[in-house]
Amino acid sequence: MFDKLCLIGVGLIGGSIAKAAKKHGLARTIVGYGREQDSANLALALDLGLIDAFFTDIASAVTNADGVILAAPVASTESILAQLKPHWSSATLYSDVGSTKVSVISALKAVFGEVPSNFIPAHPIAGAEQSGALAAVDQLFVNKRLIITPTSTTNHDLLLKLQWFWRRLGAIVSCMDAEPHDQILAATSHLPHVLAYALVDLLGHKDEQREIFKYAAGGFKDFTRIASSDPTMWTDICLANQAAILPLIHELQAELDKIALMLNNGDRQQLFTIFSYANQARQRFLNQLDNSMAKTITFHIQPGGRLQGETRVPGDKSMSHRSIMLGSLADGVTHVTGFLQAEDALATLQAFRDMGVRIDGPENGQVTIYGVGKDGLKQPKNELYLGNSGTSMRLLSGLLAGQPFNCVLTGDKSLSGRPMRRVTEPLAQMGAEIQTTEQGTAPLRITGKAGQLKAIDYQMPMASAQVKSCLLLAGMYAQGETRVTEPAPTRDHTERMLAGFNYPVKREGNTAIISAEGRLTAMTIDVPSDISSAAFFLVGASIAPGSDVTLRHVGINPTRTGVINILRLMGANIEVLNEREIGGEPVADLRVQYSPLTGINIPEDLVPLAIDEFPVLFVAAACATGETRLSGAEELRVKESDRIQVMADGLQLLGVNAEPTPDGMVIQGGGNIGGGVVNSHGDHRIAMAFSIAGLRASAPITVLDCANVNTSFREFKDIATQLGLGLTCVED
Ligand SMILES: O=C(O)C1=C[C@@H](OP(=O)(O)O)[C@@H](O)[C@H](O)C1
Ligand SMILES: C=C(OP(=O)(O)O)C(=O)O
Repeated sequence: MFDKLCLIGVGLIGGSIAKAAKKHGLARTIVGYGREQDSANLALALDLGLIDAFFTDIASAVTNADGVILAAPVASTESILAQLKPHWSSATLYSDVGSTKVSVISALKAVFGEVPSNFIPAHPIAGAEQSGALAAVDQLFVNKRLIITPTSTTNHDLLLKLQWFWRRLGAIVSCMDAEPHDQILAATSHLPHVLAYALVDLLGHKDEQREIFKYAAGGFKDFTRIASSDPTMWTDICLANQAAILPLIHELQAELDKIALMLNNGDRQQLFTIFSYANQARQRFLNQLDNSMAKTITFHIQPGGRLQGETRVPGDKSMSHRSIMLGSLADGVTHVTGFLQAEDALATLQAFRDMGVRIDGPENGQVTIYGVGKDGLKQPKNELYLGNSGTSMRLLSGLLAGQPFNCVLTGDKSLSGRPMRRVTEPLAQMGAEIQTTEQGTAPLRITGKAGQLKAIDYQMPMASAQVKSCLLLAGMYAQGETRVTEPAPTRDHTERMLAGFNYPVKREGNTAIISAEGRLTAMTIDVPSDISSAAFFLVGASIAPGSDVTLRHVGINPTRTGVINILRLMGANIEVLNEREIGGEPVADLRVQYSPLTGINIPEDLVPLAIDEFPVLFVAAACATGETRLSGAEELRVKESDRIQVMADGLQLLGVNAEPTPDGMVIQGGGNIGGGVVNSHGDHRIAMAFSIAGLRASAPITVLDCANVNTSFREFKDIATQLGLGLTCVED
């Protein structure tokens, strides 16, 4: 706690610090300082109760203050420091809130010859367009970032005190050097302000300004909001940080020239590539940072109804991942159609772009991959962020273990909690070096061991296609013959696609065998619809009387059709029509009509073949007559959520008798599903499963935390409503 906190400047930021510090009792007395001409604002701050007293002479203001915060425009920093110097106290904590930090450090050196150990530069990233004491709010810093830029001489105790102070105001505090701070802020704040001012200046001076502004809609308003900020303040900030802003302006000019040329040449593909890259990158950053810009999505389901019609669900996720991975390693250009445009597959796509592979698209499911050859990947400049996608992380860990570069794999909160030792341990036996957290989770820090991996003969302890695929991909870089034996068959897309790319893989019973002898030849891949996405409608139509749905072009690889077999055992009416083979994978149209279901003991050998479909199969079980028992499915506990617990909790909340067991669930059916608010825990398949439950519910169901449906099935809401589900989606 401060005894006397002095704010040099009581505008929006200074006033908000005062207000929040008072609210949280962080200072016994708070005083303000300003120039004579600021008296009216200071008097207002006093009236508003932000400060206890104000002064227009600095000596009185800082006498006995143990905390002094400069909250005046950055351009005045040096002159304020010069005024403070005669009254400097070594026991006082001095700090500031300027948007640029190198200039503050220069001002300190100019006045004191060095940076005093008790002046700690800081910057709350919490501006607003308004200014003055009247605009002050005590919540201004809550969940906002506050960057401290200590120097080598900074007093450690005072640094801790400043961090404590800002955390108490609600800020998320981090530390970095002044130079990177200024570069980051130039890019994320200063350049956008320059652009907003420039655009309004340009359009404002046009003769037809009235017309332009009259018709200016959301985009213009969003883009130029920050041009309403205080021009004096922003002139000062831009001048103070011109060294970091200028190179960015030049880069942006080059980018605009590039776009102008594309427009001039009518180059649709290139323009689309830029726009779609930016679109995906923005979404990725929002997810990655989990910040206030990230949206939350809630599904509201009206009870009852039926599903009718014909549709094609998006492309298979497992195959989409693998098409990017193998296409990138191939010699030549691979064309993919039916690619899944959802966050998981896009995370893999981005990772390979980050490793130097040119990939055009996706546009309408079409992707073109300019393969770099088996040894052509380049070291990524940054960590590879894989979002929510377990498949991306596990397969990439194998593929990257034997590369001639190091890299780090990271993911979102859910992925960072999933077990990775299942891949890092067998990879270590092959000679790989991958560091995990103590809990065996991501980030995975991979030290590339090019030419040093050795083949192993591995018996997998669990039936996992991800582990199998990871080791096969590592085996492509290992000396000798890598043999991977699975305890039960799992999806074999990696093996099939490798063969499609002409890379030799053998199969002996339950063992897949690969070696480094081989290269991949580019191919054309038609990705069929994902049976895991189709599953929601297979169940939905089976449980809702009057339903009749045809799902076109669905992949029915026998290692994936467990859901059809389980539903048929329960009495579902599913016809497999127009069976055909496309690019080495069997495909069919599936027609499903309502049929009363009966509970069963789910055969354990079907579990790996329907592993992702259990959330919605539990809903089918709740609607069946009698009891359904699942065992041997402990893997469900380590998916995007603990799918056994989360489904049991949600079903119980809806009035279903669902008892979780360590490796499965026992559900007493009967179809009495009530309404209520269930939480998907950020798991896409849970969100969609509970939406389908609405078809047989007696009251509305609200499903929270559904944004991750976008990881596998962005079109779910549209397709489900088009088929007849009463789903509305609310975004905040
Ligand atoms: O190899 C794949 O593409 C996948 C394998 C399965 O995971 P496990 O191997 O962990 O069972 C599955 O759950 C996942 O959605 C996709
Ligand atoms: C388990 C899943 O995916 P992943 O492991 O790739 O995150 C899934 O999609 O249900």
